[in-house]
Amino acid sequence: MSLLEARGLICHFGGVKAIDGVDFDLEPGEVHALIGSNGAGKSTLVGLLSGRIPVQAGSIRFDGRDITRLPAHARVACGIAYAFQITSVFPRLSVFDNVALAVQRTGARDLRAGTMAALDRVGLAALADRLAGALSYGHQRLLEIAMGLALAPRLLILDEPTQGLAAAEIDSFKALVRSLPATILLIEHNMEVVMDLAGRITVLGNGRVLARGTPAEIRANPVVQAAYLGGRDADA
Ligand SMILES: Nc1ncnc2c1ncn2[C@@H]1O[C@H](COP(=O)(O)OP(=O)(O)OP(=O)(O)O)[C@@H](O)[C@H]1O
Repeated sequence: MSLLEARGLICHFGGVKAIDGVDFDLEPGEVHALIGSNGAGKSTLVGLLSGRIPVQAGSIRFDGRDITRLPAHARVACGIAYAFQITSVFPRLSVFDNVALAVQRTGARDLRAGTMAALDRVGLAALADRLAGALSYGHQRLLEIAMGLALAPRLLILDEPTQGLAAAEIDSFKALVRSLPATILLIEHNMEVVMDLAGRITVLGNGRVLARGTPAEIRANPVVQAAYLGGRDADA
């Protein structure tokens, strides 16, 4: 059974068909990349799946349960964690406290152990006492992932996680993603990262699914090449 099954999703903003009849499945344990040019609908689709944006039509099932109308916090409780862009890190709190806040939401009994386990996984345990705002940009992105992991999610949604990272940091990020014990939905512009990490790729264009398949299938797909891979992002 799929971990997530979305059917016929629609989200229009006035006349803009941001998501226009999208079916989307995630299999347990897969790394699934969502790609598409600017304005294709990636953020909107993730907003619908995570509950930040209300679904106008269609349905979403997670682990067999209908979550279409559940608010975002209830979806977190179901096991869907969305690692926000950098704004979600509290700069005046320590690295430890940022993660501990997330662990607390799970009702875990041992706050310290849960927090240090998440920090350990992303390689930030030694920086636990630092102020989050004093971390390098790359480390702040890892902290976000630790905050997502601290929720012990079954699905972790990573939104442009490599944006602004140096080449060496991207290599460590790829190793980290391969080691994560969750299904991963990756929104990513860096095609090298996508092709390297994803088991399957969904390509969006104008709010619709243009193609879906393995990296090799997507690379070879003429529709995708014309609409996307031949464009600006092919070199990213
Ligand atoms: N709140 C909103 N109000 C009006 N239009 C919106 C809103 N959010 C998104 N849109 C429009 O919906 C379309 C899809 O936007 P979306 O942000 O989902 O695309 P994207 O693929 O994530 O793009 P990017 O790669 O640039 O982040 C775009 O035309 C965008 O301008």
